[in-house]
Amino acid sequence: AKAAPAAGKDVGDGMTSGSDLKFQSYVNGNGNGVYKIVKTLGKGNFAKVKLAVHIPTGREVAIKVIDKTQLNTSARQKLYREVRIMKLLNHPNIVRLFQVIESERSLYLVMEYASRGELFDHLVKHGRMRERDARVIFRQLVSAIQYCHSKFVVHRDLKAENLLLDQHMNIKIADFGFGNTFDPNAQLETFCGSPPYAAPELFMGRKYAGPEVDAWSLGVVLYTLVSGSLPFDGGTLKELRERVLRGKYRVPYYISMDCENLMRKFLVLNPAKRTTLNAVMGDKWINLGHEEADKLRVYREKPMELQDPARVDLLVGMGHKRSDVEQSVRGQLFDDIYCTYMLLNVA
Ligand SMILES: CC1(C)C(=O)N([C@H]2C=Cc3c(O)cccc32)c2nc(Nc3ccccc3)ncc21
Repeated sequence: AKAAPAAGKDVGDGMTSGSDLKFQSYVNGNGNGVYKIVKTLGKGNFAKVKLAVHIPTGREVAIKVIDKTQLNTSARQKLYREVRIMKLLNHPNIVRLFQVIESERSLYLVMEYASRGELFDHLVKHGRMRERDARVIFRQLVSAIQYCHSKFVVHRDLKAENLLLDQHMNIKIADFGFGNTFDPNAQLETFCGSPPYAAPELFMGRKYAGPEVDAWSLGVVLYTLVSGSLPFDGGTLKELRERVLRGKYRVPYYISMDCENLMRKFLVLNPAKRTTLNAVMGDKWINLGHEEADKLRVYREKPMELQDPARVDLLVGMGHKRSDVEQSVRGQLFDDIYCTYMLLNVA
């Protein structure tokens, strides 16, 4: 196999070259490191995401490298909030966090890798989906977002570009960067998200609780899945804003009545009248082909297996002390031991 790029060469790009000895010890040219960096998956303003191989298990991971030196205090707080949220969430359709590596300049989030990339690119490449294919994806989305809302977490930036696909075409929701924990009694007011997916109350600068803006965005996502286009669009932000506030959108002739009825439940101008994720689980279109027994239900989080003897033995076999393994795994320390333990379970 191609030798890992010399430390500081590939990962460098001015982000970590030489300055983060701790991470460098994880990515080491002579192969005794833990990660082999393969390529860059995406670049944000203060972050880069790299595809890497976790050498001890051979599993692919995506490492989000955040340059902390560029962040002001509030951005840094938002970042730590994102990490706290990611640690809290354990759902098959939400990208998993495996390890957090912090150094003075950077923060590295070792996360699940969704190999088929953005749903958006899939729609651009393959066009709109048949309703029965869209249903598989949409059921996963509803399950994942209902799960977040049940934990008082709202995403607030749901859009096709943030929805990733794994090798089995399962949805993996990424980017809880805007994620926020909401207090049902308090009100949030930051305008965030992408305009074509943004709920009318956001355009009106209204305060909002949280879940209802995700519900609106899901309606927009459903529309894009089955039509390949956006329900509200406009040459300018002003035009888009007017269309959203009018709440009128064209439904293509080929959309079934059941699907249109479901869209209508989400794309309601008045947030108080908009459906909730719980209520929509009983929707007819969502459950077509899924008779009573298989009706969409709230996700029952399986308690994490934190004492799997087979994996503990494997970790001991790799040279870790059994007491260290038990401490890292039961304590969910998101360190290298916890990461290896979790990756041993990834197919
Ligand atoms: C860590 C995490 C969650 C993440 O932050 N990204 C980035 C990177 C690119 C990108 C994007 O294009 C859209 C959303 C998130 C992201 C990830 N990208 C992937 N796979 C991928 C595969 C081919 C193309 C694009 C993304 N898996 C996991 C992640």
